[in-house]
Amino acid sequence: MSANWGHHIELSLFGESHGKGIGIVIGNLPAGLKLDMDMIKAEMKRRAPGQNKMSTPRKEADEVEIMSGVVDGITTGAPLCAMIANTSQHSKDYSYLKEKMRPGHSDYPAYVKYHGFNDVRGGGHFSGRLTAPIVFAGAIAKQILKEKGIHIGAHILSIKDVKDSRFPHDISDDFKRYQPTIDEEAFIKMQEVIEEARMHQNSVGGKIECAITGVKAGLGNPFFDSVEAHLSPLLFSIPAVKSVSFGDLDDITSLYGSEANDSYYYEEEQVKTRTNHNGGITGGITNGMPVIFTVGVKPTPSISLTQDTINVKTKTNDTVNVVGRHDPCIVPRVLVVVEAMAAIGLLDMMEDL
Ligand SMILES: Cc1cc2nc3c(=O)[nH]c(=O)nc-3n(C[C@H](O)[C@H](O)[C@H](O)COP(=O)(O)O)c2cc1C
Ligand SMILES: C=C(O[C@@H]1CC(C(=O)O)=C[C@@H](OP(=O)(O)O)[C@H]1O)C(=O)O
Repeated sequence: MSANWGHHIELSLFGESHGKGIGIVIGNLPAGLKLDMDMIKAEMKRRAPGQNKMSTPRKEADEVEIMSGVVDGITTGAPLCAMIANTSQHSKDYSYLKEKMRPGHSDYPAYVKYHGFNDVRGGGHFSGRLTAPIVFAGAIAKQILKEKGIHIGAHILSIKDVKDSRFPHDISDDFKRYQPTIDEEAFIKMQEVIEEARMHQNSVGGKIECAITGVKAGLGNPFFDSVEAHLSPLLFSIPAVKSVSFGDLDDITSLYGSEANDSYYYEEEQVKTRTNHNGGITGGITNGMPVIFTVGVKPTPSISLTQDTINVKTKTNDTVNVVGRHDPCIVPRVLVVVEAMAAIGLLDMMEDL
């Protein structure tokens, strides 16, 4: 199992949902950065489990303990290791999952690949819990980007069939008023849909729209290291993410060229486009408009409705009712994770860190 990533910024992710803790080692951070611990705490809280009915009831404080790389709150340039303790494991919920494979979760492929030795408790290293250290790393990346005038924000674009409006094509960085949705009414309906699924022992998924503002034209490369190519692997690394698309979701494919092309114009000295169907990236390189992309999150796999599955011990067909504490919808908690991945990916593309 490898959990390393990065070019200019290096990440190494470790831990399991029911082990002692989880964490991350971040390499190549600039020295001399004063960490904004209040901001980091606030970001961790946006993802932390157990805060409302839309979330898994598992409660974790998700307090970050910095083990290395920081002295007097300032980065030293050495690898920064951050740990988060697990304090609320209910491992017995997972005892039967050694044999019965949860549909939609990692259990079966992991069983095959790791010969049954993988930690199934809470999904082990596959758990969405591993996104907590990602949020920590993302908060630091966001802080560095903010100093460069770059801001990142996401909102819930849809939950099941309930839709929010899209970001304006030329969104500025006032993200607070767009969270968790642009239309307040949409969020009320979304919560009802999530609650109804929960009450029926079921789950729902949805889409997230994320924007990066303040990125100057000229970041990225053609072909293999385009901005899309660079951000996508990180976004797809988030458990339960099944799609990533830049600009107009899939709709650009149904437009005429005359509609899909974003016409340029000068606003005083600044080059802008009248629309942003291409999501601020053309030729793999940023064009100065906000980078806008959408991420699709599937419904949470662990549901307590009876489902068909297999028992790998008896090698028979079987059924499973997943017990334990699960998110009826992952989307609201994953907004900040999407932002974090975007921040890390973008920062990693900057050679002048
Ligand atoms: C923040 C977060 C919370 C999650 N919560 C749950 C959960 O409570 N129950 C569950 O079965 N899956 C949950 N997942 C999704 C699984 O971890 C994921 O579906 C699984 O690892 C399989 O990966 P895949 O869906 O990417 O194929 C969560 C994911 C994230 C990012
Ligand atoms: C703990 C978190 O989410 C967990 C993600 C998760 C999964 O399968 O991904 C399954 C559940 O784990 P457990 O059964 O151990 O409670 C969630 O609670 C978290 O996000 O911090």
